[in-house]
Amino acid sequence: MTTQPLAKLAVDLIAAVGEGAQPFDARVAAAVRDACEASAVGLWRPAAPQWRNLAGVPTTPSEPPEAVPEALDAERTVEVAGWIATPLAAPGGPSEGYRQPDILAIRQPRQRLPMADLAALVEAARTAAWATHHEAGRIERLAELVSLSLEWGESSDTAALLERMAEAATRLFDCDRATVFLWNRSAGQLVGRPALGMPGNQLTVPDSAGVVGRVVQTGKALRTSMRDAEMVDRATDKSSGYRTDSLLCVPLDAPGGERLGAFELINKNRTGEFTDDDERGLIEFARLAAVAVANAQQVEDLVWQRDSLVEQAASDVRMLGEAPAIAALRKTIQRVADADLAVLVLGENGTGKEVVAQSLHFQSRRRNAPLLAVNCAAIAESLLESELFGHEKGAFTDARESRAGKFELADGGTLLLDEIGDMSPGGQAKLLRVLEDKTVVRVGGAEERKVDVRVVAATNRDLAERVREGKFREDLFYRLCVVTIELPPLRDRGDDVILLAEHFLKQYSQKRGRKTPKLSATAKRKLTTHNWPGNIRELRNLMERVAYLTDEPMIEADDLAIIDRGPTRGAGGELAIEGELTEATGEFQRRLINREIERARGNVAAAARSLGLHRSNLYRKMKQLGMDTDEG
Ligand SMILES: Nc1ncnc2c1ncn2[C@@H]1O[C@H](COP(=O)(O)OP(=O)(O)OP(=O)(O)O)[C@@H](O)[C@H]1O
Repeated sequence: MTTQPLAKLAVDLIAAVGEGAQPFDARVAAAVRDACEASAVGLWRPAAPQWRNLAGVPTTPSEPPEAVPEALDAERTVEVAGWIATPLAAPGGPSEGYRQPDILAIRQPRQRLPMADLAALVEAARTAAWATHHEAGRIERLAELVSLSLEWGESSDTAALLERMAEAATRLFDCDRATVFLWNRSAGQLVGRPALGMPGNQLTVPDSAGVVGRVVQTGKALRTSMRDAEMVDRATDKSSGYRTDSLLCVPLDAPGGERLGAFELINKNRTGEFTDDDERGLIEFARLAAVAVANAQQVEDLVWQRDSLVEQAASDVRMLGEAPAIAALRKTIQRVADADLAVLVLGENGTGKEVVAQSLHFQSRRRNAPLLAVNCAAIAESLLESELFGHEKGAFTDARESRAGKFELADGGTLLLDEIGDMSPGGQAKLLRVLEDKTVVRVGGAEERKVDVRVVAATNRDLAERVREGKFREDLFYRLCVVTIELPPLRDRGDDVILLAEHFLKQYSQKRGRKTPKLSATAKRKLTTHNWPGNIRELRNLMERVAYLTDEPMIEADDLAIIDRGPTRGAGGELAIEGELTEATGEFQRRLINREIERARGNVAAAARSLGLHRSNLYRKMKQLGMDTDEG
């Protein structure tokens, strides 16, 4: 009589097993109700001090009928007030540890089935469902681990990485909390993150005590449950207001063997105990986690080093000066630094055009990327294109290797194109294309490479005039001068001369290890009345000499006599050239040519350009003036 409903129950339960474990208990309850033709079936778990209703058809309350606690106490089937309740052995086998039985209760069954057989069927089905779920969970865990480790590989923020790992571990191992401890050996401490309920989400414990301390010292995994809870350091629970019932902790070892710390899981959900399987799984998990942590720490170290270098470089860049023009300029720089607009910096030699480019770079989001500079006048015309855009192997006779140009090297950063007014028409055309398309093609190559570079162009020439003369492309000019910053010459900066002089004097005195001397009133007067053809660079060089060549605590006007000997220019400047007009003109030309060659760092072609001469004309002129030329 009863075989048929039992067989049907078995079939129903097997069908439910294949459908996954989550709604499984609900399927069990429904199958039992059908088999017994009962008015209700419920499944309860003793979760002292209360009960938890695992499933019920129709819905049953969390507070069970009286038969349920009685069945638990009696450890057998009982019948009370229309309910038949029976304890069910826990699925999962011995490694899951001890747990009180769940109780199955049936109300008013019209079909009376032998409860022992019915319970055995339900237990078998629940164990099968648990095993299926468990195996699927293991596979899912491995698959997720692989994808997680790929994601972790890209992380450079250790704290965020640890939090993501902990979040993944609580999910994969079905527990309440996870913490990754990093070992600070020199401090004898383990620093755990995340640590819910702790200030800063961080927990510091000594490396000599507690479960985690033992794990890092021995390198062995540790597992505790409610039964051996004395191993748990209760001080931590006390400060976090959280109770640790079960705990699994494994070492975090880098691939090279270095122990980075430990990985800890707290309070296993559902069963309340971590298993052998959890332990094996967490060891696998920690192996991948350790690789990611070691990488992130290395990247973090490098980022820290880079940031402090950038910080250092940025703090060295200071646009000093209180002249209104300089104060306004500092504001403009601040305003446009992050706007990524092309900036054209105009000013005589040595007025600080490079300082402007540096200030723009370090105040922009590009500050961690490179800042490169190319002096377009100092590089022979034939090489400038390769310098800026790179070249492919064999592009020209000397191109033995492929090389990236400055645009590629400055990707993400800033490129200062100094002396832009001296760029050849071919270079100008190519530069315009790069600025418009944001791609470079290396000389002799075909591949277009995307570049993200902010260009700051600088020149000491009147670029608008060069455009009018047809020597500079108008379209390029407008591309470059979205923002124009004009640097006043030093002679127009009033008392800034003194401010800058004192700054340089201090800088070089410190370098030399001497006390910074003071400038006498006459020395100051001499500085403010000098014409400064070489601008701030000239002033800086003078202060360098003074710091090294004098030992006096006070700098007098006589100590600055050297500035009288340099070439002068402009109205009001003292003429340092003596003699008759022809001879003086010759001397002036010789000095001017020498200065331009020096500025172009020996590049005669560039010097010729800045003097407005063709290279061969310059050579002719130099010979005429009795100057040395390398040309035969
Ligand atoms: N306002 C300033 N405050 C402090 N130092 C400055 C200032 N302006 C320029 N300098 C210093 O003066 C020197 C010359 O400046 P910089 O090289 O920027 O001039 P430049 O206009 O680019 O020269 P060039 O036209 O020859 O390339 C550098 O040592 C720079 O640090």
